[in-house]
Amino acid sequence: MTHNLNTPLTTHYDVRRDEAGHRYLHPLVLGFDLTRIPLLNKGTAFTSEERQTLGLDGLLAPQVDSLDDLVTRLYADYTKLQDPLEKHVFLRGVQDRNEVLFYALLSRHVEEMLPIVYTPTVGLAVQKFSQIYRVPRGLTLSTLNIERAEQALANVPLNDVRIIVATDSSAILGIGDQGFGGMAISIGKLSLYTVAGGVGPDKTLPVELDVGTGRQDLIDDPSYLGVKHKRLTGEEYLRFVDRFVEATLERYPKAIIQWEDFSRDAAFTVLERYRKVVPSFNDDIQGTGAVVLSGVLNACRIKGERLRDQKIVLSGAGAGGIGVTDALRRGLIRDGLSDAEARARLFVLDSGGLLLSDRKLDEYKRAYAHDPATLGFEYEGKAPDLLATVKGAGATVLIGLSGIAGTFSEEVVKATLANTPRPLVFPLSNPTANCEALPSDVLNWTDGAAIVATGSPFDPVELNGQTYPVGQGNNAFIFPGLGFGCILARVREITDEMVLEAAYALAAYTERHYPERIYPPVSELSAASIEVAAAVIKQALKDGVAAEFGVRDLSDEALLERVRGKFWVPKYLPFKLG
Ligand SMILES: NC(=O)c1ccc[n+]([C@@H]2O[C@H](COP(=O)([O-])OP(=O)(O)OC[C@H]3O[C@@H](n4cnc5c(N)ncnc54)[C@H](O)[C@@H]3O)[C@@H](O)[C@H]2O)c1
Ligand SMILES: O=C(O)C[C@H](O)C(=O)O
Ligand SMILES: [Mn+2]
Repeated sequence: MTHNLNTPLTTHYDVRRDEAGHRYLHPLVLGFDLTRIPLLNKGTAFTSEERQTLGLDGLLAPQVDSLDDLVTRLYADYTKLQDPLEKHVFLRGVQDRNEVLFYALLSRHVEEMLPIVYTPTVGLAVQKFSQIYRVPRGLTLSTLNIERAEQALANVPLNDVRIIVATDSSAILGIGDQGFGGMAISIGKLSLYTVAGGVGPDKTLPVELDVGTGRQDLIDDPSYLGVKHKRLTGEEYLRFVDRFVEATLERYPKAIIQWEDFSRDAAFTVLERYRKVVPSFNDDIQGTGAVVLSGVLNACRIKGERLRDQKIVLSGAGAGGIGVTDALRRGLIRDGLSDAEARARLFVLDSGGLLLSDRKLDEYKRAYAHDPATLGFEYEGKAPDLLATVKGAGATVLIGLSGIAGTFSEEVVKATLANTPRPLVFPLSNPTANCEALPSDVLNWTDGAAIVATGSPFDPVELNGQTYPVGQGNNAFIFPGLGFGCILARVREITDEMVLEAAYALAAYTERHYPERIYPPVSELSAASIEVAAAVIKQALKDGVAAEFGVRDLSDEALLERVRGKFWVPKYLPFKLG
């Protein structure tokens, strides 16, 4: 038996449900209180019968609406707003009042609203989180309550959480340490799990691990809502995260953890420390790795070349940069190269220039450092910079994960164009202001020859009478499907091979449905995620880590059908009193 996620919501307030799909509520959850529980509230869509049996008579406007009516009404209000942060606050307000309605609205307008609930506007929401904070959502563990982690988890009114997004806010997008504000990222990522990854909102839990902040301006800000002291480090930090993991395993033994926006060293340490303890993955390392591999594969297909013939330069050697390098290395090996041959095609730079074995480097960077003696080109100073590396290595692919705007200058992009008729240029840093280059500039500098993808959404570029859509190379194309597949298969562990299969599944989906593109349009997020989930389940079965979904002999189509059947869709279910 598999767990059907396409069921009524499971909360503290449910007693049981019957075959006809009625939800029976706890008799104490009645009347006014019911309208204050976002997972249960239906607003004016409570039926006349429900109003009478649930103690709501006289409390609501006389008109009985359908979910559709409510979506139409709210959308009309939404379109009157101009400012992206205002729109974000508006949608978060809907989410905090009425979650089914929020997801109905979001799924009807995914392409328009994704940039508001997610990147790039979520970056602003993170920065302003203390100011826009209204009501509680998710779980916040801080240095004030970590010793009571079990009790804190017991207070969460959800009985069956399957996916947690947890951040310590140390490296949010490209905007750095954000203290308590990082909670907005956990919330935003989980909205995608529901709208794109089919996981019911009652199965999701955003978590903020508030271990303090390195930002004195936040500590000094009277309106800042996080704990006001320096970040925990070393053993104290790990002990904090240990407490979170232990308490989570006890309360939600079926949950998967997605680590999000941990700064570089913590990202690798935390991933390795827990990946065999609890099924977990790091989105910035692994999700980004998979999404970039997928886009590069499709760009090579469009160019009529092979991955193994590319020379790849990556600017940024943090969680994203090293994660992507690792995924590309695996892709190059799958395309027939040895490990050494694959490494010889990958050139990674941090703020000090190209990673070289004679430089003093953090451990996680060492694996991709080149020996200056075998590098094959000359350079000045301690290490070549980006331009020298692009020229010296003969780069055909340029990937930006540095968080530093403008690093892909005209000179750098033109130097890449000198190596290949169609360079791949992926300025992937978020949010928009941190992007390494504007797609319109890259296309102008290369006269339309570059194949471009960005991390944040950009409008299509018009050039010489042609329209170039800009692919969104964002891990949003991977994590919802990866997590959904892991949940359905009840995996014990998330293997690197499962993540790799997610990349190939996204590439295959794109090739099949959008052969001229490197990523599908964002409107296809859920369709793409279903294929990613199916591929992940298949690989989990092969790797022997799937506790459920034990049917091995399903055809690919039957597997997809099964995954589709588990996809949670927003609708109001009839309530009865338990
Ligand atoms: N598109 C996506 O899906 C996606 C996914 C993950 C991260 N990102 C983006 O990538 C950026 C980095 O994120 P991260 O989590 O890896 O951060 P991180 O802090 O772990 O790493 C940043 C890296 O950039 C390097 N760097 C700094 N200045 C540089 C410069 N001038 N030239 C070259 N390298 C430089 C640093 O040395 C570090 O290695 C962020 O803007 C983030 O939004 C995008
Ligand atoms: O959050 C995103 O949009 C992608 C990625 O996880 C990032 O940190 O930039
Ligand atoms: Mn991230």
